[in-house]
Amino acid sequence: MSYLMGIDLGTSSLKTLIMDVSGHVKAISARSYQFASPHNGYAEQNPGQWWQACCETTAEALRISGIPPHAVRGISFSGQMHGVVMLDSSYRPVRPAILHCDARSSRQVEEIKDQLGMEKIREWFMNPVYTGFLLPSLLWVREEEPGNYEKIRYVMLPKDYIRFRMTGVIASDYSDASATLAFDIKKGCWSANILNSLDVPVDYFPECFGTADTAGTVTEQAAGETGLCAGTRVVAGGSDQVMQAIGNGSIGPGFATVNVGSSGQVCFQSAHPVSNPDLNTNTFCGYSKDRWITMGAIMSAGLSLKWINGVLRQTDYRQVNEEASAVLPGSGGLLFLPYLTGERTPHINPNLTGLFLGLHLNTGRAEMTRAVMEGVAFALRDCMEVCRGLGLQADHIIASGGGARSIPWLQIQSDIYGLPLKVADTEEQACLGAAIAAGTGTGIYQSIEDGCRQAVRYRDLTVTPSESNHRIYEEYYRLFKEAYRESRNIIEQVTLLGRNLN
Ligand SMILES: Nc1ncnc2c1ncn2[C@@H]1O[C@H](COP(=O)(O)OP(=O)(O)O)[C@@H](O)[C@H]1O
Ligand SMILES: O=C(CO)[C@@H](O)[C@H](O)COP(=O)(O)O
Repeated sequence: MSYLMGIDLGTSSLKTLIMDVSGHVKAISARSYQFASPHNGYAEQNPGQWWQACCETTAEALRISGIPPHAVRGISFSGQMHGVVMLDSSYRPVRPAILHCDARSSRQVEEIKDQLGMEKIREWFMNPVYTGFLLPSLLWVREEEPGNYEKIRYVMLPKDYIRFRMTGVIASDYSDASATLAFDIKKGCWSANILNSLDVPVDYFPECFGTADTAGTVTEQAAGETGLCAGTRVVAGGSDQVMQAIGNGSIGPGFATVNVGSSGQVCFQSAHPVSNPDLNTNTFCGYSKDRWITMGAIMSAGLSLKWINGVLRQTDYRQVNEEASAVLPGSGGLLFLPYLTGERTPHINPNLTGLFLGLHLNTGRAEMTRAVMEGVAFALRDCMEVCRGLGLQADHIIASGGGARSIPWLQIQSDIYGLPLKVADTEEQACLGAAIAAGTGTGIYQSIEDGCRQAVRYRDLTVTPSESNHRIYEEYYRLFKEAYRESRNIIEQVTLLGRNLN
C-alpha cells in the first residue's frame, strides 16, 4: 500500500497529514506555536521552531498511523505566504523570519511606491505593495539591520526553509514566489526589472519549481530527525492558498474558496492573470506558472476570534460556538471591524486597528463573540464584492480553514454572503492539497486534477443562506462599510498614537 504526506506550515501551527491514495486520512499531527511580537506590529519567528514542529509532527503522524516509513511514497508542503527567511553562506538564519502579518515595513512600502511609481507597480507587480511581503521586509533589514543584511546569501519563503531542511536543496515554487513582490507574475520568473531597480541581488533568490515538480529527496540527517526514510521523494508544493484550493478541489475557473484561517481569504481561480487597476486584491501564480488566482485577503479572521477568546478567557470552542449560536443575527446591535492588524482588501492600510460599535449595558460575551464572527464575514464579503467587480464568478464556493469547523460561523458566512457554501470532508485542506501534489509528483496521480478526483470529497452538508437573516445582514453590512468610511481618519490617528507608545 502507498501513502502520501502533506505538511502545512501555518501562522499559528504546523500540521502533518498522512493519507492513502484515495484520500483517506490515516493520521494528522499538529504543533501550535506563537510568533513573537517584540514591538507593536511586528511578527517574527525563528525558522528552527518550524523545523522542530515538522520533525515532531512527522514522527508522530507515522507513529499514530502505524504506517512504515518506506510506505510513504512522497511528501510535499503548503506554507504561510509572503514572509522572508534569510540564510547566510553556512545556511543559518541570519535573524528570525519576518512574517506576512508584520507591519514594520511601512516606510519601505512608501519608498518602493515613490521610486517605481504606480504605473510600473501596476505593470510589474500586478499587486498592491504591502507590509509583510518579502520584498519590503527585506528592504527593512537592509535599512535597519545592515549587519544582518550583509550576511544574507539566500532568501526564501517560510515553507521553503522546511523543504530545505528536509532535502538540503534551496528552492521555491511559482505560487509562493509570485507572492513576494519580487516576481514577474506574467513570465513566471524572478523579476530583474523590480530587483535591479531596487538594487537587490537577483542571485539571493532560488530556482523555482511547479507545485508538482520533484524538488529533492529526504536526506540521511532529515530521516534521522523525522523518522522518514532517506531517499523518499520530496515534491515542491506551494503557497497555502494554492494548496488549500487543491485540497478543496477548487482548481479551475468557476471555483472559489473562502478561508477562515488566522488570516482570511476569498480566492477565485482564473485562466489568466487578472489586472486590478485599484490594486486592492492580489494576483498570484497558481500550481504552475500558467495558472493564476485572484485573491481578496483580510489580515485577522480566525485571529480575531482567537483574540476575543483570549480577552474573555474562553478556551472551549464547543462552548464558544454554542453561545454564539444562541444570539440573534446582528448581535443585539453590535458591529465589529476586524482590523486588529491593519487591513489588506479592500483598504490596503496597515495603520488600522479594530473597532466595536454599539456596546451597551446588555452586551455580554456571547454578543461580542458573535459580533466578531460577523465582522470577519463582513470583511470577507468586502473581498467578494471587489472580486466580483473584476468580473470573477464562481459556481461553487467552498468554505475552508479552522473557521469552517464552526457550524454557526459557516451559517453566519452563508447568510452574510447570501450564497450556499460547500465544505470539504477533511479539516486540513492545505495538508490534503500538499499530499495530492506529492502524489502527482511521484506519478501516483496523472495530474493535480486527477489527484483531486481521487482524493477530495465533500461533507454531506451544504450550508444555505436564510433569506430573512440575509436581509437583516444587508443592513448591518451597509453600516459596516459606513462605519469604516466615517471613522477611518480617527482609527488611523489612534493606531499611530498607540504605536508611538511602544
Ligand atoms: N472549532 C472551532 N470553532 C470556531 N473557530 C475555530 C474552531 N477551530 C478553529 N477555529 C478558528 O480557526 C483559526 C485557525 O485556523 P487554521 O486554518 O488552523 O489557521 P492557521 O493555518 O493560520 O494556523 C483559529 O484561530 C480559530 O479562530
Ligand atoms: O497572507 C496570506 C495570503 O495572502 C495567507 O495565506 C498566509 O499565508 C497565512 O495564512 P493563515 O496561516 O493565516 O491561514
